[in-house]
Amino acid sequence: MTHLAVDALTWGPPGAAPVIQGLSFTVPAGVVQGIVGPNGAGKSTLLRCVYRVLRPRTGVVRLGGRDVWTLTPREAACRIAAVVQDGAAPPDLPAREVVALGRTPHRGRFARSGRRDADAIEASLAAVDAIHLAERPVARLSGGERQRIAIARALAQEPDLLVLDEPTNHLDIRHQLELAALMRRLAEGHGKTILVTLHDLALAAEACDQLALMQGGRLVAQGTPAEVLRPALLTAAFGVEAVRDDPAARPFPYRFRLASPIV
Ligand SMILES: Nc1ncnc2c1ncn2[C@@H]1O[C@H](COP(=O)(O)OP(=O)(O)OP(=O)(O)O)[C@@H](O)[C@H]1O
Repeated sequence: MTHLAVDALTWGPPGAAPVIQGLSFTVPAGVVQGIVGPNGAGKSTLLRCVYRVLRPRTGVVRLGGRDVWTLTPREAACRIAAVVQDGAAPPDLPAREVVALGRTPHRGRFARSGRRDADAIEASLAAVDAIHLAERPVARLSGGERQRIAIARALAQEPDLLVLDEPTNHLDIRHQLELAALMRRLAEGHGKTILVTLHDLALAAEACDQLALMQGGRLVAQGTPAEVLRPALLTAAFGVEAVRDDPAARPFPYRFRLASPIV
């Protein structure tokens, strides 16, 4: 069981002010940790530090007690998988081959793929409802289909820690809900640690065990969804007013309007 610990993490570009500052939180194995906050709060930057694209200026990110920067690239690739918004051109490969790339760190340099790899690839495609897309070139899939293949590739890595940056972008409502259920299954059923940024607060409330609210590069609240998604905190962070709607009908009983109307 592998927990994630972010300890006094600060990062900024060389010679400039920090983009994220003094972040500390822990995520036990088997927990879905959501990160919410307004645009520019530093959520993706935090994730980049966790999946080792950005080296912290100060502070440390530990996985299972070990500083992630002490892992070899192959160890890191076996233990951490990330689905990010990189905007890169999609590979001109069939979806199954893209998902198979997730197995690379588990194989020896010249080893051929075996039964275990094939099973992991099929299970990953099935988990995102993409078996029927397996033979199609990824470059010709829709945005949401491509996103599901990217998630399947990360699942095929069989990581301890799954990092997802806005994974519901492009997904229709059914696939959003399925992704929420998948995150739960991975956490509860398989003891994975999941770190996910979400803009949809209602989905965050349903999908996550713990939430951290970021604003201006700092953590301004952390706890259960009920503790973090409080109207006063949301007004301070997002500049919106949370209005109680129909408590009987809604698990997250708010709708939003701008606190200061745009003139
Ligand atoms: N490499 C960098 N150099 C300089 N500034 C950066 C760099 N990366 C991010 N920033 C700045 O840090 C701030 C936080 O960016 P980040 O992408 O982490 O925000 P975010 O919370 O993920 O936002 P969004 O919700 O819009 O995706 C932004 O103002 C961004 O311009």
